[in-house]
Formats: sequence, structure tokens, C-alpha cells
Amino acid sequence: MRLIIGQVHRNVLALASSRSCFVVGDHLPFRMLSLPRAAGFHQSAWRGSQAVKDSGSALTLANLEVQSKADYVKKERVPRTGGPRPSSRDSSFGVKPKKAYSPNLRPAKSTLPKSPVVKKKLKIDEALFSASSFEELGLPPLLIDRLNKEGLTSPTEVQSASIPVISQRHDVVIQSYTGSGKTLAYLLPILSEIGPLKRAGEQGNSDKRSGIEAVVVAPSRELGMQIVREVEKILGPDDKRLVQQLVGGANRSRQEEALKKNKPIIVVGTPGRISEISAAGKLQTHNCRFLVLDEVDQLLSFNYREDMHRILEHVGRRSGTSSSSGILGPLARRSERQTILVSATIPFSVIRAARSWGHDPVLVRAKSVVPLDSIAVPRPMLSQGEPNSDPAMSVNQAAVDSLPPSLDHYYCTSKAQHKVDTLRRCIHALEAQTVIAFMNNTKPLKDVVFKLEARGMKAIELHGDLGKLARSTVLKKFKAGEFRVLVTNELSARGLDVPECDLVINLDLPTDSTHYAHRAGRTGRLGRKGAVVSICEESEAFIMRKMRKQLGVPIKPCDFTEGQINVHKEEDVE
Ligand SMILES: Nc1ncnc2c1ncn2[C@@H]1O[C@H](COP(=O)(O)OP(=O)(O)OP(=O)(O)O)[C@@H](O)[C@H]1O
Repeated sequence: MRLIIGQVHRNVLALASSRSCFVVGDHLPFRMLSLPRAAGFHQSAWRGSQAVKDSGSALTLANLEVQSKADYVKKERVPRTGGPRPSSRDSSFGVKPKKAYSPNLRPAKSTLPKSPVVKKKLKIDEALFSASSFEELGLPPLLIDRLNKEGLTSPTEVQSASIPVISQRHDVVIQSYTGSGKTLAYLLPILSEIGPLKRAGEQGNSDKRSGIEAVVVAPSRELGMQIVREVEKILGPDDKRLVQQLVGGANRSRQEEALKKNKPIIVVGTPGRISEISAAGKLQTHNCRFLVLDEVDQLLSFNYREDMHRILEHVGRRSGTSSSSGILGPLARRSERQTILVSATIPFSVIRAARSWGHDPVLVRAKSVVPLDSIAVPRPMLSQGEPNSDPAMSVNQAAVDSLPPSLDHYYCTSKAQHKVDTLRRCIHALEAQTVIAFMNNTKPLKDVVFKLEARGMKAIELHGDLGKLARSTVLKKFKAGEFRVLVTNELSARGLDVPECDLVINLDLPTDSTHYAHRAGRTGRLGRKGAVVSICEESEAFIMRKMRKQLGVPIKPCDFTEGQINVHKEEDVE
């Protein structure tokens, strides 16, 4: 059975429509599949982009942003020293540079002039939005008023697909690429049924309820806090106390006091802290109607298993329900709560878990809703090292599906000791203003920041060793445009939403295509243009070629000289 819901946008993105419905990957934690080529995926995009970019002419993010050759603006050459070039940026983006840095933010010891930080608005691709309106999706008027006040007037495609299904009380798995609006895709139907904005018919029901009605779990504090801000934004200033953060690293007794005093209807937190407070008897979630696992593939990995076990066991279990749950285990207590699993990357292990404990579970993607039972088990690898004979089945589909269609991917080679210089040249050549640079370890982050600052580029580091306050301050300043480059590790790869981010750099290569996809997804948010550049050593170039085959997107070799990006022709690009 195929459920057809909502209206399907006529201007279907060519690329999005080429995405199929399969997911692969059998076990959690992920394993990297050895994959032959990605036959046919994203070919149209590849051809289209080649026409503009493989001409050997200079490329910048400004011209990546425009839709046609006619709009192409030839950029000026950039001085190698990386000094400020406000005029060329202004002309490219039509925005004025920010006047100055905050006086409180001290640049490093460098005496070189700093590049001005410009917070530009990137154009949003309208095709991402569904033809339907929030009204058509049946959201209550109070909620729609709040959305309009926040400037949210039409749903994205994944929101159009998810909202009616969640409202019909299905357990769902939501899969859609990074930056496509998955957070509101689950928050809006929940807030239609609980809290002050709920639809009129729900009034009687929920007044009988007490306590927490929705629990949202996220794997990092940053993502947790981001979701909290999103809920606060929708609830509005008068009711924002109705959401409570329970993230690790924050003061636990204050969180417990807030639970008692504010009587929130929704809590958002990390697995460790939620299960800790729950085990201490300070978090009553038995009446809970909704459990959301955001970045579910990560939450169901080995690292979180004990905390997740407790959460899955307790949330939505009415008192008096037996704690022994038969062959399906603790996850089987599904009738009392609606379970919503969300990620850009849904491996088959998540589908299998959801199938076993969901209540008529369905997989919701941007333009389709299918019962989980209809999803075929991907063909297993024949044996270790022996490639599957069916190339289409071999593609790491979960990662492929998570890539926003609006990204351009490149890689270039550099000696390890020159990577920071290459990074700087890349930023100048692409005229990127808001850059996230990923590394695999924490230690070298400081060194990279120091080198960038010494060369006049505002940079700041973000990693798990910083305290909670420092982490949120760094993010706030980066989001406010006070720093041009955020140098970070895997901590920031998932969920982080900085809409202005126009360039992601891999200073160290990600461990597999799933990690590549999540890092890449920090740019190109909500259909905006963005570029991903991986800087690797010559000996690692084969990894990028392999990644290109696994992901089925053109990751083009390039170099940065004289302030320009030069895209190489590579014979073996398929
Ligand atoms: N209907 C909408 N109209 C305008 N902006 C929206 C809408 N829905 C979401 N957004 C904005 O789009 C951005 C991306 O949304 P969100 O973070 O939910 O994406 P995501 O799909 O969860 O990404 P990721 O997979 O990286 O976590 C956010 O800044 C959000 O506020």
C-alpha cells in the first residue's frame, strides 16, 4: 500500500527526484561498505555543473550561486596575502561588509589587517518548498499565526510529507537531506497537539494530561540546544518556559528545579542527561505521547545503548504497565506513545528497528510515504572484500540520500604542512564568508586557528573539550558573523544549522561517506548554494575518488592559484 498525502510540488528538483527509496547498511554502528561505482546517480547535475565549471575559468561562491552562465560575474584576482577585499565581495553578493569586529573580540597577535567579516544572505532555492501551505496541512490557526510571525509562511517538502502522517498518529521514520527542515517536520505536528498552540479539538484531551508530553533526544548538546531554540521560537516569548533543555554539561540541579517549577510539556536533551534525571525519579515521562530521536542512526549506535535503552523503556509507559515486554523487548511498548525517528542518513538497521517496535510505521521522505514493511532488505555483501555484483545496490545509499542537491564538491592535494595556506587560498578564491573547517582530532584545531589568525583571518575553534558555556559562546559569535572560520571536529558534523555557511572544508578526510555527507550538509542549507572542499595529501587522493564513486556525485579535483580555483579535467570522472 502506498499512502499519498499532501500536494506534490510541481517543480520537483531533478536531482531530488532521482533519489530512490532504498537504504543500506546492516549494522549499527555503521560500517563502511566497499562499493563499486555509483552508476547513474546525479548524472544530470554532474552534466549541468560541468557546463559552467569545467571551462577552466575562475569560480567563486558568488558565481556558484547564480543559476546560469549569463549571470556569471568575473571575479577579480585576490592578493596572496589574504588581505581584505571588500569591494569584490560587495559586488558579488550585493551586501555591505559589517562595519567592524566587536571590540571585545581580540584578534590574535598578528599585526596584519584582518579580513572584514561579511554576513551575507544566501539565496534559498524555492523549489525546495512544497506547493501546499501550513493551512492545507491542517495546522491549528494559533500555530500558523506564530509561524507567520517568525517569517515561516510555507512548508518545505519534507514538512508537507511528514505533518499529515504524524497527525494521523503513525510512527514514522523521517529521512531527508541535510538542511531540508526536518526539525519543524516533527515539531509542528507535535505542537499541534500539545501546549498552548494546539488545535481546538485537543483542548479537552490534553487538559486531562499532566506533565511532559513530548521527549526529544539528540546526540549532542549543540543540537539539543538548537532544537530547544526552535521550539522556543514557535511557542513565543510568553510560553517558552514550556520547553526545558536537559543537555549534558549544564547544571543538573538547575534543570531539575526548572522541571519542577516550570512544568514543561516538552523536554529536549542528550541521552545521558535524560536517562540520569529519569533514573533519579525527577523526570516523569510515563504520560508522554511523543518520543523523537533526532539523528537516530547515531543515537542507536553502541555508545548510547544503555541510556537509549532506559529512554525507550520509560518514555510513554503508563504506570501499571508491565515492565516485561515479551519477545520484542522494551522497545515493544509502542501503543502508548508515538515514536518519530529522524535523520538525513537512515541505514537499514534503523528501518529494521522501527519495523519491530513501531505501530504501522512508515518511512517519510520529501515526496513519498511508504510503509516500512514494503522496504526490501538490501542485498548483503557477498563476502568481505568481494564486491556486490549489482552496482546500484552497492551504493552507500544512506549517504547519497542525505546530500543536498545544491552543493558543489571539490578536492585538492597539499602537503600536510601547507594545508592551512591551501585552506586560506581556497577561502579567498571562493570568496567564502562563513566557513566550517573539519579536522579529525581536537589537538591540532588550536594550531590551525593560530595560523589563520596570524595571517589575518578571523577564526575560532569548537570542540568537546570546551565547557558548555564556551561552546555556546563560540557558536553564537560564529553565527553572528564575528568569525569567518570555525575550526572544529566531528562534534559539529551533525545537525549544526548555520544558514549562512557557504563553504565546508575537510582539512582531514572524513572516515567514510556517511561522515562526509553530514559534514558537507553544514552548507547548502535549505536549498542555498554551498561548496565542499576536501584538502588531502597526494597519497590520499584515491580516497576522494572512492568517495566520489560511493556518493555518486562529482567531487572534482582542483587547485587554488593566484586567487582562483582551477578545476582540473580528470579522465576518470564518471
Ligand atoms: N518552512 C520553512 N520556511 C523557512 N525556513 C525553514 C522552514 N523550515 C525550516 N527552516 C529553516 O531551515 C533551516 C534548516 O532546518 P533544519 O535544521 O530543521 O534542517 P535538517 O533537515 O534538520 O538538517 P540536518 O539534517 O543537518 O539536521 C533552519 O534554519 C530552519 O529554521
